[in-house]
Amino acid sequence: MWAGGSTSVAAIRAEGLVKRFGGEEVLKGVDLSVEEGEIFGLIGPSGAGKSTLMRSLTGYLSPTQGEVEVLGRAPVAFGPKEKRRVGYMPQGFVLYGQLSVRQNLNFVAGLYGLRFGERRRRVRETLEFVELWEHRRKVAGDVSGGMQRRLQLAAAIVHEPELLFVDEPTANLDPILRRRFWEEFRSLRDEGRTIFVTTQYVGEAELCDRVGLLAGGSIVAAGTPDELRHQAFGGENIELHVAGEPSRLTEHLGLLEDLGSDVEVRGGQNGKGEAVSVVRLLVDDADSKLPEVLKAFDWADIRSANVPKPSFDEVFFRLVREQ
Ligand SMILES: Nc1ncnc2c1ncn2[C@@H]1O[C@H](COP(=O)(O)OP(=O)(O)OP(=O)(O)O)[C@@H](O)[C@H]1O
Repeated sequence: MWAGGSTSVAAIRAEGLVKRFGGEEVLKGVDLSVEEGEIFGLIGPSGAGKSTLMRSLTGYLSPTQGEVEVLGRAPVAFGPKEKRRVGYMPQGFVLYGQLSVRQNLNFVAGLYGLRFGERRRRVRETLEFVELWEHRRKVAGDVSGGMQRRLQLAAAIVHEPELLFVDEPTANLDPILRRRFWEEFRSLRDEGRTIFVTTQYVGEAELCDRVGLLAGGSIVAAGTPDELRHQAFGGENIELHVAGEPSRLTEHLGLLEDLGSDVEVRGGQNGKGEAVSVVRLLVDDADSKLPEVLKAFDWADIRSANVPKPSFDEVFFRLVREQ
């Protein structure tokens, strides 16, 4: 157990994880905790060391320094029993191109020690889950790139692991297929499984329960997507569209400044060409502050009030820039 750790169950913990390749220190002291039953997304600039971190967590690489615990044990010391509890989908296609889709999966299921009856059942269930059952007789090397990725996912989950590592599963896939992958991850998570996923599509961070940002060799921010957004912008925005020119608001600005920091008012027009003032203010918690803001404007003709969410691309950009 880890000194000072929380009482909730952690599927993954890393403390002070350092990984060096020759003279290059890629991971410079990663601290990380992933709880059971969550989708944890690891994002970071290209070359930040995401794959290196994932390989260290799956036991393919041993840490130069620091500690890693996966399902309560160091992954480099995993025996067959622990290996069966974990699934790993690497970046490239590492199956047998000359075997059929089903033969590949059957082979992998055998490696995990699934016996004949169970193997048959799981191969079918898994191919149905990733929607490849009707393509089961096709030669794996000949199917589309998207199908190969789904077969690779099938190979990582055929033995029903409780913890799944997936390295850039949606790289170079079309948006429809990317969405399907995320639906599959969520349905695996809803069954109680833990998923650790890296992605180059920063927007996909939104689909994770928690996100870690790896930059400069360590985790520089971790939390729910909303927590990271809050960290990047120092709060949340409320935006009001009020009828009339901004000059009409001047005498009320003091009141607004009491409600939130960073108040911005600009003029604009609505779709009918009428003058509107766009008021934007930064608050700590937009949902709880909105009623007060609306009350402060009860004299005005409010055309709309909303809580705009900046895209995760902006969040990512700001957090990385701060480093
Ligand atoms: N086995 C290795 N030997 C030497 N250097 C390595 C090895 N594996 C990774 N590196 C180096 O570690 C750094 C991080 O690579 P890594 O693949 O972990 O980054 P990444 O964040 O996954 O990048 P990308 O998003 O582009 O896939 C790179 O400079 C890479 O050259």
